[in-house]
Amino acid sequence: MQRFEALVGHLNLVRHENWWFGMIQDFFLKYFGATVAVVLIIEPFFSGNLRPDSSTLGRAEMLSNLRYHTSVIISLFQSLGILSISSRHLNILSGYADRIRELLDVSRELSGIRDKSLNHNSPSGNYISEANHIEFSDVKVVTPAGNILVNDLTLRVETGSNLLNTGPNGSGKSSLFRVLGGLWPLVSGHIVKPGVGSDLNKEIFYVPQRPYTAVGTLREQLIYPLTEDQEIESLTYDGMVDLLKNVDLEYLLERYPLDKEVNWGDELSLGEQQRLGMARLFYHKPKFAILDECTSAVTTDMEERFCKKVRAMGTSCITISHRPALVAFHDIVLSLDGEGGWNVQHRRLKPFK
Ligand SMILES: Nc1ncnc2c1ncn2[C@@H]1O[C@H](COP(=O)(O)OP(=O)(O)OP(=O)(O)O)[C@@H](O)[C@H]1O
Repeated sequence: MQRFEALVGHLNLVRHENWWFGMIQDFFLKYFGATVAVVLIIEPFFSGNLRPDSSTLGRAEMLSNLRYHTSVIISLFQSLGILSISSRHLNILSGYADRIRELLDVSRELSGIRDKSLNHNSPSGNYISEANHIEFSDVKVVTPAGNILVNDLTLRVETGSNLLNTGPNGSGKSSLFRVLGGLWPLVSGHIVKPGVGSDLNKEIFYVPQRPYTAVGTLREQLIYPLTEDQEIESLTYDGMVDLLKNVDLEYLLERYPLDKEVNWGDELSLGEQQRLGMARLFYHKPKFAILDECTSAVTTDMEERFCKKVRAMGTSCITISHRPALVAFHDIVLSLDGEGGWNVQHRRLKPFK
């Protein structure tokens, strides 16, 4: 409370100082130059000390000189005013630079934690190793604040299997895959997954509820997170049409010229952004796809078509969802209770018509 009061006091002081500084500055910038110009030049002219002399300067020329000198004096004062506030701009810039330095420090720290969690021979015996399937053995999911979300989870997902992860809000459904992706450290147990040490999207592709949409061309959106120079096989125009047809977005090709840079996050609805995220999945064709409520804003018909297509592509889905209709597409159902408990059910999948 004492600190809060000190903060409020400090903010009031800053506001008070800013107000005075702003007043003086505005006066200096806007009025002082003009006033000085009037006093120095116009006043002698009107008081009769400056008379146009037909032998030297004509009346018109004298008035034009007067205007010129007045504007020079006003500009001079404006420039002095700008110089006086440059220290404020430098302070703002140094604040931004400080924040960026902090961000870099934190990301360096986080990558240190990540490297530790990827250490295969960690002394605590927790490690992540390479395989063709995903397996959690006695894995604890713990938040950075130290709360245990899932206790000693043991679960295996073979390639070709599909896992549905359900549970109440905040039960740790997404957090389990933060640990799998190395965003959160593995504090206990053992994880087996494909693509250890490589980028997550190569073998395990994550599709969030709101896909990241950078400003760029439609093609760049489809190949994200790869960039054009990282592509193994260049995505052709026909390839783009096929990908977009899968998710009923082919009209985007007519709406936006191929080389047009668009802020997709502003121009597309959430449902369209989610369908763009699905199209990306069809481009990358990963072994496993983590679908984190990525169909929440599309129609159930589109959702069903999407699940069938992903299965036909040979990608195993790990779906985080509350929709009961999705159970039909998954042969393993993991239910989290939000108190650390979990339950796994194996089901027989019906072949699709
Ligand atoms: N960076 C963080 N630091 C501390 N706690 C966090 C952090 N991220 C998430 N949590 C907490 O972890 C818990 C689980 O979050 P998570 O996102 O896994 O839930 P979820 O089951 O996916 O929920 P929802 O159904 O709402 O998407 C939540 O209580 C959340 O507040």
